[in-house]
Amino acid sequence: MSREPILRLEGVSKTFGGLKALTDVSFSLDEGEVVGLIGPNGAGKTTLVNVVTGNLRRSSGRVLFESEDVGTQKPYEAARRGLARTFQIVQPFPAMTVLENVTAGALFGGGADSLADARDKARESLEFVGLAGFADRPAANLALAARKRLELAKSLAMNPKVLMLDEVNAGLNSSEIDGALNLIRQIADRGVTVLIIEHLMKVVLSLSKRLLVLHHGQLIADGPSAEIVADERVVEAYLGQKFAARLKEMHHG
Ligand SMILES: Nc1ncnc2c1ncn2[C@@H]1O[C@H](COP(=O)(O)OP(=O)(O)OP(=O)(O)O)[C@@H](O)[C@H]1O
Repeated sequence: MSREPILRLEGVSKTFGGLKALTDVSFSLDEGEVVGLIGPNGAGKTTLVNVVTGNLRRSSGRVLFESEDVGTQKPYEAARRGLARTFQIVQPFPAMTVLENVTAGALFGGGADSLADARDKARESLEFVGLAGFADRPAANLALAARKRLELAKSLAMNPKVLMLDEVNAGLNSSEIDGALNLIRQIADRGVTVLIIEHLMKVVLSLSKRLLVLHHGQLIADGPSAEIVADERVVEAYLGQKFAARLKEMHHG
């Protein structure tokens, strides 16, 4: 029996004045999948996430979450449905503590019955991302890697069914990246569907068996990672010949 995809985009376009940020994008995600979304700077990746979470209104097309058309939802409605995302530029409420920031996320996501319940959920998320020891510190004092974890804790406190990660590894060193990879794997193991925007191919390939490629707002490829990285259009648009040559060496050597 085939199940309905958890998220489906049908012919989604988004224009900013004359600029076509997304053109006729269609794909779907099955529940529990971990899918990488790649493409050059300005390809429309963040715009796509913004359209799915209601931070931006699509110009045309349909966004279906659990078969329901959610194309006109507000961001808090997306969060309540279980569509959570992290932001590429992490902006915690600086004057609030780490715990308060995540509690705000839990309340935004609507899964908590009370403030105390939201705080419990927040503590649990902080524990999970390894920030429990920072709970009472002002968020403004966190270094980048910790701010990225805070961002992750905030979206996890929303109890997401689908989690969209927008460059959570950008700017991290390699041991911080290993830590983040571990966390993302654990989140996926819980059955959360993950869409991960990532420029580091090593990272994206170690997490996702399937890749989506955006180029100038168009989805130019969608399929198994191994096929996508060998696709001539993808190499040309994004990966570059050097990467393709290295990959060939890896396969043949
Ligand atoms: N609010 C906005 N108003 C006008 N143009 C926008 C807006 N948001 C994005 N754009 C434009 O839409 C295009 C797609 O941008 P987007 O940020 O989605 O790309 P991206 O693939 O996420 O890039 P990056 O990898 O650099 O984050 C770009 O040309 C960008 O300048």
